[in-house]
Amino acid sequence: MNPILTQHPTTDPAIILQLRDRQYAAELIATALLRFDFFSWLQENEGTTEEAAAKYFQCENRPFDVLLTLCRAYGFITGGADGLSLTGMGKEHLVEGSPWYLGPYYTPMRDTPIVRTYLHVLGTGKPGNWRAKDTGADWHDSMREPAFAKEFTGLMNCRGLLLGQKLAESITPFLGERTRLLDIGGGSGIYSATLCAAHPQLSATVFEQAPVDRIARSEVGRHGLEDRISVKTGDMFLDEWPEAEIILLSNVLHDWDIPQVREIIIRAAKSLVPDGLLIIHDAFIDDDKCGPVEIAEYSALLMNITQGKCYSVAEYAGILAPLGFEIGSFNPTISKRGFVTAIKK
Ligand SMILES: C[S@@+](CC[C@H](N)C(=O)[O-])C[C@H]1O[C@@H](n2cnc3c(N)ncnc32)[C@H](O)[C@@H]1O
Repeated sequence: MNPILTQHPTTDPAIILQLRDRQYAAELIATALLRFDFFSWLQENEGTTEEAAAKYFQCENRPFDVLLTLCRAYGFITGGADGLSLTGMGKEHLVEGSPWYLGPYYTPMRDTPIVRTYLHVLGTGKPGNWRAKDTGADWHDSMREPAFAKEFTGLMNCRGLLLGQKLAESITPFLGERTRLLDIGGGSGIYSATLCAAHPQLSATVFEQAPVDRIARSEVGRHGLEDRISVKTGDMFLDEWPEAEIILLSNVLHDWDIPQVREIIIRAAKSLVPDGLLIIHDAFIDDDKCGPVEIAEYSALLMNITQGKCYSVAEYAGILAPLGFEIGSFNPTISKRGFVTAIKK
């Protein structure tokens, strides 16, 4: 077995991950500031509901929720479903007409390809094209093209080695006697690999669509884990999931809107044995949707390129509890990420 799977780095790479995660956040603020003049409007409409604001700007709920979460995390606005307000900073610096208005400082960002994509995503709820190129498919379709799938799976794989090792360590008290892991949308299989490397009792099935399935098989072979990790090719929305004692949803739910998130969790409930363990490993927004700022920024990136966003534990609990899951609390790993466990009763 590849020894790197259990060798932890000696330094913390959080800032390196965060720099990439926050790549689009400034342009989401520029969109609100310069294309919607959102903050001046909020000054005039103090106490407006989120729903009324989304309606006024003709925005879909999911991307607008990401925008509001980012504005709260940066301290520009306060309040939730009951009514939104500007903070002192928002009033002084983001409202046109204020002597300290900083809108002109953002003018160079007014018409970037990312800002144009944000206008599209906010208005339609559909992801933009990858890297905001005029031509080309969105992220979901691109993941079915071999060259793109290889590049993006490589991106997730290098992050997965770090996060996967930490997950493997932190999940120990939750595993119990369970041995059979199903890793849905497992990418290169790096999380199955780090989990199996750290826990000799585990065997895993990585469930992936083509062509990522082929990358997963090759990576599992490279790690020398073919005898403990198999790769099943399938569409997680259409094909049957194998029975499992543990299901891992690592960075999968954040790619989808609520109806698909619900569908994936319903399928997890069906394929887990009684007392089965569901692990949602992801980047979580706080339940009050005021932070953490790093995750609000990452959510802005995800909202631009996928059909999803970062969800809160409360949002997941709203789906898990009616399905009979007993939900645990948030467990941090590294770089503000972490996992939540849920036991099928
Ligand atoms: C954001 S990646 C997460 C990969 C890995 N679990 C991780 O944490 O790095 C989402 C994965 O879901 C897979 N996926 C997307 N739609 C799928 C589908 N309908 N059926 C199976 N896998 C799918 C993608 O190919 C991709 O590898």
